[in-house]
Amino acid sequence: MTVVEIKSQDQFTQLTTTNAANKLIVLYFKAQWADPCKSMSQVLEAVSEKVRQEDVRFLSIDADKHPEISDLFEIAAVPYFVFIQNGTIVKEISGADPKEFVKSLEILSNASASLANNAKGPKSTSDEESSGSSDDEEDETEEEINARLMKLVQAAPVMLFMKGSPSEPKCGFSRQLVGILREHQIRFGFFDILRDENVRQSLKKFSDWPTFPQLYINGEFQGGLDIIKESIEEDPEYFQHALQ
Ligand SMILES: N[C@@H](CCC(=O)N[C@@H](CS)C(=O)NCC(=O)O)C(=O)O
Repeated sequence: MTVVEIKSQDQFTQLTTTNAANKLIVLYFKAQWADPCKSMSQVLEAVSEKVRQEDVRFLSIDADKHPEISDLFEIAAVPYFVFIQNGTIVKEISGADPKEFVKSLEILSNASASLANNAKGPKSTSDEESSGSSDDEEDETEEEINARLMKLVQAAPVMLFMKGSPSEPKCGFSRQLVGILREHQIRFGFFDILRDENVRQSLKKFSDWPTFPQLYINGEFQGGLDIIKESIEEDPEYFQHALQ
């Protein structure tokens, strides 16, 4: 069985965290009453046979049976696909679009395979107090971490580097910026810097900015919370303009 049918939130948490580093995780939200899900379920089964299981993990979620998971991803329609790489949402597809789905899967699963060969996964801890960096991270050269950061800041058009996750921010500043993005209905990918001490410290140099949250749009550093607030005050259409 290559597509795993999610039965509980615990199982979902386990499958999205355990051995997930450098794997592409594809979440497929569906509902029994939605006809387009029938064809997309078949597409998913077929393509899941063709990709290497060590590169991609497919999870199928009945949005009606698991509202707690659908709410986490703010699913308002089905079918809906969420692609996750190293704790970051890198792509979302709303609706039944097999072509778009297959294309995204090809691009992202290749990226996962090469990441698995080259890079290290994020640390599994999300504990704010944990400060030690692992041996693996110490091995990463400056060149390697910069290459990884370059990819990360471009992982989604809007990338938020924050403490914790949007559903569980671990700092008030990060929480506020998530609130602002949601208020402006901006879709964003995120990276929990508490899970990777090397990213946490190196991104400060990379962005030339000492704190988190940090927001990137189209690969360009925008600022922290105060800067984003000021930018919106100056230009209420700030996000639309920055995203152009
Ligand atoms: N005024 C700042 C607030 C952010 C801030 O002070 N963040 C601190 C505490 S959460 C931080 O990231 N410190 C560095 C670190 O924890 O590595 C902003 O506009 O973003």
